[in-house]
Amino acid sequence: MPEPDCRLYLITPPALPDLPGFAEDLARALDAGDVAALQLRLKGAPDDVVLRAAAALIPVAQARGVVVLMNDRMDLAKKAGCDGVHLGQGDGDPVAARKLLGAEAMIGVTCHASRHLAMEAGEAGADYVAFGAFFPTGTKETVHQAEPEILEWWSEMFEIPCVAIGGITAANCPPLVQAGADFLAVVGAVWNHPEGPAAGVRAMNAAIASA
Ligand SMILES: Cc1ncc(COP(=O)(O)OP(=O)(O)O)c(N)n1
Ligand SMILES: Cc1ncsc1CCOP(=O)(O)O
Ligand SMILES: [Mg+2]
Repeated sequence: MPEPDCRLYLITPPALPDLPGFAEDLARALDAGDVAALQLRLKGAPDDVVLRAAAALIPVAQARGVVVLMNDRMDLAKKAGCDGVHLGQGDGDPVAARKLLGAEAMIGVTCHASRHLAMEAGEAGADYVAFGAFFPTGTKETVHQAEPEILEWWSEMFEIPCVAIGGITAANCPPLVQAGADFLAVVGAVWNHPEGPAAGVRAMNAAIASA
């Protein structure tokens, strides 16, 4: 099957109290449809917990052709053998991440709702720029609100892929797909789906395909 123009980018829940159970849920979710990337985002967890989670989850994702990015920490991305890192504005320099992780690594940068930050990230060698939050979210306290126009502008101006994030669901995602988002990054839409994560992936895939 050809890859769709817009793909799902899955982010882990912020804590994984049952790691073996989560690894099984993840396998089922990834087997349910198209997922391009998985971000390990275990906010506030000690390094050894993050590394244990990475060791359990990276093989599950990579065996299914899903690239794995570490959130925030380029050093842990390297230690854990991730395919890349996602850096927020306070999480370090994409140039330093490239130096540490190498030319093949995938480096993403949070750009909130800022064209300036996105151009800066592009110049620093980011492989994607992430805009958001597009919708209210219970997953993270957010201060920046993005509009679909920024996706339209970015994709008309630049080749570097853009990611949309923040409160995205199967119901509200069509305008983001139509505006040119290359990836939709979600937590709740998959992990909190009432019929389970596999149903969440199927619902997001279907909504993207029919947008
Ligand atoms: C794909 C993607 N986009 C944005 C973020 C947010 O990163 P950041 O602003 O550093 O916030 P935290 O995720 O660290 O709380 C992301 N993680 N992934
Ligand atoms: C990490 C992050 N960055 C901006 S919004 C957000 C949370 C995304 O989670 P959800 O898809 O549940 O809104
Ligand atoms: Mg961060």
